[in-house]
Amino acid sequence: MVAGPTPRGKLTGRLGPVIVIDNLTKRYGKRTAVRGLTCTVRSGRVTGFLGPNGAGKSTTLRMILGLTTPTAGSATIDGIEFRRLSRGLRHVGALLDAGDVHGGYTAAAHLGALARSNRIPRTRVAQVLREVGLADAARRRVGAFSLGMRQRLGIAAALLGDPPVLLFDEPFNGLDPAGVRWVRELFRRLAGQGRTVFVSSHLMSELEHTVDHLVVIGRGELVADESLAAFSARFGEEAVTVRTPDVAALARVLAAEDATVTVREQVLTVTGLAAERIGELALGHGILLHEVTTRTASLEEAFMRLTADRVEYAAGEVLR
Ligand SMILES: Nc1ncnc2c1ncn2[C@@H]1O[C@H](COP(=O)(O)OP(=O)(O)OP(=O)(O)O)[C@@H](O)[C@H]1O
Repeated sequence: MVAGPTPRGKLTGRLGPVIVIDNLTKRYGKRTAVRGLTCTVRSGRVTGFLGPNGAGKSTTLRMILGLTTPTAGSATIDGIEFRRLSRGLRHVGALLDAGDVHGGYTAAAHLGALARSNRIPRTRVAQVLREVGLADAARRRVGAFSLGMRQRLGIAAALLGDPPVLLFDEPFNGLDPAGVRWVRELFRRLAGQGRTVFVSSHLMSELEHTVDHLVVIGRGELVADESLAAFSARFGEEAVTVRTPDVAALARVLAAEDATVTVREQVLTVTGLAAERIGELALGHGILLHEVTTRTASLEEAFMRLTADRVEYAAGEVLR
């Protein structure tokens, strides 16, 4: 059965699998962008889709929307491939690339054209422009919009058909702190109305205050698929920040003890080893320490550790 959109804010109360990704794979020549990805994105909650740059998030979202053809596997929405869904934007709204709008159109004309081609009432245009805070910019050309305004316009387009399923690719890009807060609240509200909200980001910090559930990928493969609470319980362990003039030597010593050591801007973040033991080891090897501080590891650090060996381009270095 297909869950149909009902009047605004009143969706069918049905909960259950909505987007089902089954063994989804995409190869571009020798490069595998997405490899055997299997997960389910459920309704009534915000699901974060997290992965480093190049992990395959956009490719996956494009396959869900039928814009990219999978090499193998499938992605369905309520059991049906997107291209076979007849209601288009009225069933699934998506923000993929906020820059992908003709700069010569006004915001209202752009949304008006989308409304026409998807048989959405024209009255929705003014409503969504108000909802995203662009009412005053309705008659301005999109070419003159800031990145943040383009993101808002992209979100307006996703909301236009009042769809029960919403996909957002990196929606926080270019937004100022007030914009980020607004998007977070919007996502929570949409999920609270029973919609399925799937949001990609390469930064845990953007998602950790917004999502109920996390799907984490690295190099196209599933790394974690669990509630934010379960992820936090699993990874919110103690971490020790260490400053030393001899970063390389200490990192080697600690890694030999089976600690996980991340080196970033000459600061070591160590998990799996207590501060006392780090001090003893440093002393034993004649390594001077400038700072040893214990704190709870951030989820961002957990995400970085989890995907460290699956990052295409890394600035920091992780030793194990
Ligand atoms: N059309 C294409 N042709 C060839 N390779 C591609 C194509 N689209 C994506 N890729 C490659 O597939 C991999 C995954 O890219 P994708 O854009 O899906 O990642 P992403 O997680 O969305 O990254 P980002 O956060 O940087 O946007 C990358 O290595 C990318 O270079």
